[in-house]
Amino acid sequence: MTHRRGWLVVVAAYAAAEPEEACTPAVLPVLDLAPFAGGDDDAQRTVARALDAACRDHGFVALRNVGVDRALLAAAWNASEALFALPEAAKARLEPWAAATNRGYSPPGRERLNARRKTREPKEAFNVKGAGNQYDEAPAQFGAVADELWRVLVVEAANRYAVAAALALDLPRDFFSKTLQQLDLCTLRFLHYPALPPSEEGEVLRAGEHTDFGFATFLFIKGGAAGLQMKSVEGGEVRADEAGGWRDVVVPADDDVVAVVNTGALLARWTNDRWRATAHRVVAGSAGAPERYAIAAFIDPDADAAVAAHPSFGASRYPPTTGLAFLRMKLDEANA
Ligand SMILES: O=C(O)CCC(=O)C(=O)O
Ligand SMILES: [Fe+2]
Repeated sequence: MTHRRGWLVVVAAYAAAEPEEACTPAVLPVLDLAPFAGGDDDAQRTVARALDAACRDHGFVALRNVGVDRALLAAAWNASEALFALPEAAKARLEPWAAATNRGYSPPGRERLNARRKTREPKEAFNVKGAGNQYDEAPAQFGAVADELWRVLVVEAANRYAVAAALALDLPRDFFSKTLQQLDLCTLRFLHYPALPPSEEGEVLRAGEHTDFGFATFLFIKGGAAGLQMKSVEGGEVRADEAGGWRDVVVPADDDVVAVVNTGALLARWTNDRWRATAHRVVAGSAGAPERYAIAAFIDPDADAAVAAHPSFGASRYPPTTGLAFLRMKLDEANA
């Protein structure tokens, strides 16, 4: 909490979102992934039915028992704080983020998740992949914690969720998990949103309006910090309607190992929009905001995985694509 040097300088350059509006909070349905780590068929079917309802109604769920325990999550927040507290000169020695790898450090002011916004976002991030991570310049414990989170979330939880989703959608059990074998496009992302002072121009966008790109995202928010907002699921992918209809996402406060899981755009394509990718963003109110940490595991289908609507969902609304073609297009938009 001592790293607020320079925040006045930072905020002046970033966009005001729309004027503040009263919003009804979105309380996420809470589901339990435990039956997919060895439960019986009935328990799995019960969760799958609830998952289908939640994904059709919201596109966001709160998920218990994804495999991250309190000790691992605490270690992850410590590692993340230590990384983002490095002096700028040390951050400059981290592997720089590059589109070709989607790995490494991305400094404040580089991204805009909504390509139609003129201004960029004050967040910084460090992306980890399944191989090739360069931890030499990161704090001592960072690499071990990041690799363990990768194993738990990307290797294990994602595959369990893939089976739950297939069951929920009446698809063959391995329909999604067979596209999560290489895990070459998945990304574990440590996010830091620097503190913001009061703003005379209203709300400040900390992460622009977007839908996630891939299969699904597992998100942890340190201390359940405010800021994440979502639209209604009917909106689908963000088009020209950034204003209006935003709701604060409420994560159950009693249990900070709950993951927020949301549907990505490729899963929407596979299901021909039975499940949609819900637009979301991160904002800070005009009164300013403390710094905020989050960790996102973006679960993306393998580079060579073909993505086309399953025939059981009717005539496809989308042209077929592949994991790689779609992710490249989305990353190019966010970094252009
Ligand atoms: O920090 C958050 O709460 C959400 C971040 C997010 O939506 C993203 O990085 O895709
Ligand atoms: Fe997102």
